[in-house]
Amino acid sequence: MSDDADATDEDVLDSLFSTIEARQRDLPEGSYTASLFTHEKGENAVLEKLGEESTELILAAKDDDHEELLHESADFVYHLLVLLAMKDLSVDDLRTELEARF
Ligand SMILES: N=c1c2ncn([C@@H]3O[C@H](COP(=O)(O)OP(=O)(O)OP(=O)(O)O)[C@@H](O)[C@H]3O)c2ncn1[C@@H]1O[C@H](COP(=O)(O)O)[C@@H](O)[C@H]1O
Repeated sequence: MSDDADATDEDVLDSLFSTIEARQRDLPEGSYTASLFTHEKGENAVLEKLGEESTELILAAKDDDHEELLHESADFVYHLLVLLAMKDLSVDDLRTELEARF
């Protein structure tokens, strides 16, 4: 858990997204998240990670490996949130889109 956001009173997705926004703003050294925002490949860095993570997620599902499926799902969701931040979208925008489908 990061120091930037307290998940006690907040949904974990909100806390994670707040941390991602803080990394985007402050670009601290040694932060993997910050490195995605400053990568020489630009947005392709996170897009490539999403491609890799989705492949790993599919392989875990095909293997019926629940632990690995959860691990890869978390990797995918994290990188998806980084992409949303990069595109000036937020986890609330995602929530709104999902709610509109009910
Ligand atoms: N949730 C994540 C998160 N999920 C995945 N990753 C990173 O995403 C990368 C995934 O790439 P790879 O799959 O190639 O890495 P890997 O270690 O080979 O992964 P697997 O093979 O295990 O899937 C790894 O470097 C992970 O550390 C994450 N990095 C950061 N976060 C969150 O972001 C916060 C800020 O982190 P920093 O930016 O590092 O300060 C952290 O507190 C976490 O809450």
